Amino acid sequence: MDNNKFIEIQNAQMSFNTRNGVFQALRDINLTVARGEFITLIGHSGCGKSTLLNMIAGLLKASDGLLLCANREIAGPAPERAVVFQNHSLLPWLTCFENVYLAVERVFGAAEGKAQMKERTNAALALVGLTHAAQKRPHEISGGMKQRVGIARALSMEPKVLLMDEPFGALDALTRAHLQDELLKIVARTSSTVVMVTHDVDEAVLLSDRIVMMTNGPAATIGEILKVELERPRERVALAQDARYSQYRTAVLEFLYHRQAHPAKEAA
Ligand SMILES: Nc1ncnc2c1ncn2[C@@H]1O[C@H](COP(=O)(O)OP(=O)(O)OP(=O)(O)O)[C@@H](O)[C@H]1O
Repeated sequence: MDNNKFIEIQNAQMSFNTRNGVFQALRDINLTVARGEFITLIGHSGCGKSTLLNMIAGLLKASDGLLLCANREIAGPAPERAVVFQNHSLLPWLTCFENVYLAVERVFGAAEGKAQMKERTNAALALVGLTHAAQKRPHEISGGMKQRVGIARALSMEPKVLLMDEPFGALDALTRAHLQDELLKIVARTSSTVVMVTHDVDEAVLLSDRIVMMTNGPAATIGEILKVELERPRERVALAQDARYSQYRTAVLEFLYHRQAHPAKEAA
């Protein structure tokens, strides 16, 4: 298998049937993601970032084109492509441990015993620093902690790809920064391949190997891809003073606010 073409998207299109006829959300999407690469998708609201992520997740089927993961066509959702949503989607009546265990059982239940699966669950919770909260239920923990359980659950499945849809979108700035730093460490440790949707330019520059910038919808497509060649590990305070960091940031802002000025703003 070609590690440079771990995920391949070839000429993908996405149209939805709506009451007012066919709505083309995405057109001509071509993208390859290398194994171990961290990709962010950025673009104005409604341009189709979640749609594209859901296509990679297998939750939506492309109207046309081909999507492959590790050389196999993406035909539906699978644990090899774990998704972390913005609203963490934990089951409220289960503890943090049980929420993660459920995912572990789904993937490894046929092959492994309970002790081994418990070990996997504990390891995933430890990875996100939540060992102490294992027996708590979602309503007893903070938003940031819930999001970490969501990440632990996704990682516990040992996915080939981690798909994240604005995972930190609902968090306050400090918690968000903290989780970004943790995610950077986890991804370094696990060599995960990540595709993440974000609205946040700083988040995109801090985390990404490449930033995929999308044009406005309808019929949105990839406008430009920015390669972020900042060495890892990355440290946010040092980067804040790094001229290259500002250049990357400016390049994304330039794309979003000059080249793809939001349609609502143009109309105003
Ligand atoms: N099931 C659907 N049926 C009809 N239209 C849809 C459907 N899902 C998404 N769309 C439309 O496709 C476009 C892209 O939506 P999507 O949610 O992917 O955008 P996004 O870039 O993730 O937006 P945001 O940043 O606001 O979350 C939007 O115009 C949306 O209204």
